Amino acid sequence: MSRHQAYRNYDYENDLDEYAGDDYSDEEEELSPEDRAQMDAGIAEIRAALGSASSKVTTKQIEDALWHYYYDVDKSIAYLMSNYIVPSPSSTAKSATPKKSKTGGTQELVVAEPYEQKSTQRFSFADFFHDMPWLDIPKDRETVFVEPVQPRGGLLGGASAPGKMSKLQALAAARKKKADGQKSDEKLVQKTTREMASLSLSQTSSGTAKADIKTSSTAIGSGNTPAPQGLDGVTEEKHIDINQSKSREQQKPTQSSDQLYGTNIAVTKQTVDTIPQGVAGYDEPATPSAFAQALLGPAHSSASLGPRNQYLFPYMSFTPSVADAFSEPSPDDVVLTAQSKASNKKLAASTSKKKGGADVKGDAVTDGIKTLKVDDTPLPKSKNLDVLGEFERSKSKKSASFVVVGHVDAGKSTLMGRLLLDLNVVDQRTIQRYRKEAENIGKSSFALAWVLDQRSEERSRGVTIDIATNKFETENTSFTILDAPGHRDFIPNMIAGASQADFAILVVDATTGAFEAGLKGQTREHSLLLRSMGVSRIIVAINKLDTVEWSQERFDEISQQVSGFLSATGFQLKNVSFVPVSGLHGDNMVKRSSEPTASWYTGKTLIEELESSEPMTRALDKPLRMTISEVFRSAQSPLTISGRIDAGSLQTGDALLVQPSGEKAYVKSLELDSEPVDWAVAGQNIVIHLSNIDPIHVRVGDIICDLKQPIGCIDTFTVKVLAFDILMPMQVDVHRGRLHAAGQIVEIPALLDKIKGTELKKKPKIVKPASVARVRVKMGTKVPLEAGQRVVLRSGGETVAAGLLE
Ligand SMILES: Nc1nc2c(ncn2[C@@H]2O[C@H](COP(=O)(O)OP(=O)(O)OP(=O)(O)O)[C@@H](O)[C@H]2O)c(=O)[nH]1
Repeated sequence: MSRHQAYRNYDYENDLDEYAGDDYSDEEEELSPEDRAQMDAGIAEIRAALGSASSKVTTKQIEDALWHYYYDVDKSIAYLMSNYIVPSPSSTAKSATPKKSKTGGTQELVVAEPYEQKSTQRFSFADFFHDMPWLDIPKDRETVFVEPVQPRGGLLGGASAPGKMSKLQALAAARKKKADGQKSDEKLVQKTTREMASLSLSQTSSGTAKADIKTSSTAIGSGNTPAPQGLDGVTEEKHIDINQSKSREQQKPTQSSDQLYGTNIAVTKQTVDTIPQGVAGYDEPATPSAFAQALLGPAHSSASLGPRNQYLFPYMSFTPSVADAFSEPSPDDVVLTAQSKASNKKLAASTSKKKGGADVKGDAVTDGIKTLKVDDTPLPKSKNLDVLGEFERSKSKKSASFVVVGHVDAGKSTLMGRLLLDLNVVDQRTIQRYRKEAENIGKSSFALAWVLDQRSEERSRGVTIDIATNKFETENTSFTILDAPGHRDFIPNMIAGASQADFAILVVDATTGAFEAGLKGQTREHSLLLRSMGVSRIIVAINKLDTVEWSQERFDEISQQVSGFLSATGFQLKNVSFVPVSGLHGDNMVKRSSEPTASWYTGKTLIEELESSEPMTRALDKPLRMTISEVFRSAQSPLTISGRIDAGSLQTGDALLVQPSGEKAYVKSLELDSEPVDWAVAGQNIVIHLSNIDPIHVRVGDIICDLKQPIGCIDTFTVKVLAFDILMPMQVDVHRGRLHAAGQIVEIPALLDKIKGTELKKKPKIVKPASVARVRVKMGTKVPLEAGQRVVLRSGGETVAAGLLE
C-alpha cells in the first residue's frame, strides 16, 4: 500500500498518540514503485514548467513539494515559485506568522512549508489540510444554474428540443391552464372567435359542423358559458386553426409561459409530429445535458442546434408496428375522456336551464354536439325473441334447486359429495386425491365433504361456511344443490341459500345423542327458517344409520319426532318424506343399501325422492326479478353476474335496471349450465355477462329488474312475521336473500291469528315466541324490497322472526 493510501485509511482515533510521539523524519521510507514513477514524472513536469528557474530549486525540494501536494504539479509549482524562485514578503512572513484557524477558534501555527521542514514541530491535522478550499470555493469555480428557456420536455429535462409532450404532462398542463382562470386569455379567445367565424367549412367538415363551431365560439365570447366549457371550446378551435396550418405567431398574443404551454398542448394533441420549424418557442433548443451525454455519447458538433443534433432514443427508431401500439388512446385516456364527456354533458344541461330558453336554437345545437360525444359503446343486439313461447316449445328438462340444511356435522356435505360421486359428476380419482389430502391434515372422513367444501378454511376447520353450489342431472330434471352451512354462526348464508330453493333436504344425525342435540339446535331453527322463506316441500334424510346398526327403531323414533315438529312449524305432512341413509357409505342414496340390517327399508332412495318432487310453478309472466348471488370478471365481460331468476324472463340485448344503484345495464350474453343461450326464465340459475355499466354499481345482493316495472327502494316496510323469540321495538338485522341491512322494529301495529290472519290485539307491547304479528321496520338505508318478498329478522346472532312483506 502506498503511503497516500495509508493516509486515506488512517485510523487516527487509535493511533494519534503513537503517531504524534514519533519523529516523522524517522518514518521516511522507500517509495513504492508506484509512488516513485509518479514522483519522477512530476519532477520532470515541474522542471519543464519552471524552465530556467528550475535551477533555483533542488530535486529534493521538488520531491517534497510533490509529496506534500499529493503529486499535484500545479500546486507544487505555485509553492516552489512563491518560496524559492520569487518569494514574496508575505509568503516569507507567512512561514512564521500564525494563521487563524477556519473556525476562528484556536490559534494554530500553520506554516506553508513542506513537511520535512517542520518535522520538529508537533503534527497538526489543520496544518496537513491547510490548503484545502473546503467550502471557501473561489467565485470562478461556482456552478451557475441557468433557467431553461422552454418548459422542460425530455428525459431529466435534458432533451434538446421540446419534443413530444407526454399525455400526462398535457393533461396536467391543461388542468393548470383551466385553474388559472384564463383572465389574460380573453384577447386570444376573441381573436380566435373572429378567426373561427371566418373559417370556410369546406376545409374541415360539413355545414352542420360550421354552425356548431360558431355557436360554441359565441358562447365563449359572450362570457355566458362557464370557464371550463369555454376552455374546451378554445382548445378545439386551436386544433382547427393548426390543422389549417395557420401560423402560431399570427394568433400568439402576449402570452405567459403557462399560456404558451397550454397552447402547446393543443398542438401536441393533434400535431405532435408536425411542429413547424421556426414556430416561436421551438427554435432555441437546449444542448444535451451532461447526463444525456454520459448516457448517449457526445452531441454532434454542428453549430446549429436543429433536430439533427437531438438524441435519438432507442424507441424512436422502433418499427411502425411497435410505435403504432401507442397510437391508440391508453385505457386511462379512455376513462378520462369519458369522464370529461359526462361532465360536459351535465354542464351543457345546466347551462341551457340557466339561460331559460334565451338562445334555444344555440342551446339545441350545443346540446347536439354534447350528445354526439356521449359513450358510443355499441349496445348488444337483441333477437327480439318471444321468450315464453321459446320456453314452451323447448324440450328442456325441468329445473329445480334444493337447499341442504341441518345441524352442524349432521353430514350434509358428505351426503352431497356421495350423491355427486355415485352420479358420476365427480370421479373416483378426485375423491382419492381428496382422501389423501384430508388424511394429511387428519380429516380423512371429510374427503367426500370436500367435493362441496372447496375453501381451504372450510377444509381445515371441517365446517361449511358459505353456500356451495353444484349441479347434476337426472333423466328428467336438472338439479342445483345449495349446500348450506349448519353452524349457527353462518345462518345468514343458510338464509341466502334457502331464499333460492324450491325445496329442501333436512339432514339429521341418527347417532345416539346427536339427533337430540340437533333438534334443540339448528335442526329446529333451519326448519323454521325454511317455512318462513316459503319452502313447503322437505325431504328428511336420516343419516349416519350405519352408526346405530341400521336400527329401524331409531329411524322410526326420529321420523316421529321430526314429523311432529315439522307439522307444528307449518309443514303439511304430505309434503314431507323420510329416507334412511348413510352418506359416508352411500346406502339408499342412488342405490339401495346392501346392508342386511337395512333390508327392512323398501321405500324410495334419495334420488328417487328428488326426482318425484313436483315441478315448481314459476312466475314466468311477472316482471323480471333476480337477486345477484355472485359478481365477477370473466373472459366475456368485465362484469359478469350470476343468480337464480325469481320471476320473469330475459334475453340477450335486454336493458335491465340494477337496484339500489338505479343504473341501467345491457345483457351482452347469457350462459346456462356453462352453455351460451339466448334467453332464460324464472327458476333457472343463470350467468349474465353485462355491458354498458360501471362495475362499481353492481354488488352481491342487488336486484336485477325490469326497466319498465322496476322494484322500488324503500327504507320502511310492514311485515307479517312469525316470532321465534320475543319481539318488541328493538334493533334488528333485515335479511333478504344475500342482502342484509341494519334496521329497527319501530312499531307493532297488531297481533294476528296464526291461521286466519285476523287481528287479535292492536298495538301489543311485545310479541311472544311462536305468535304471528304485524311489525313495522325502519332501516338505515334504502334497499330494493317489495310486497310479497320474504324477509328474516335477526338480533344478537339469533333469528327472532321471519315473514312476508305486506
Ligand atoms: N359414520 C358416518 N359418518 C358420517 C356420515 N356422514 C357424514 N359423516 C361424518 O360426519 C362428519 C361431518 O360431515 P360433514 O359432511 O362435514 O357434515 P356437515 O353437516 O356438512 O357439516 P357442516 O356443513 O359444517 O355443518 C364427517 O366426519 C363425516 O365423515 C355417515 O353416513 N356415517
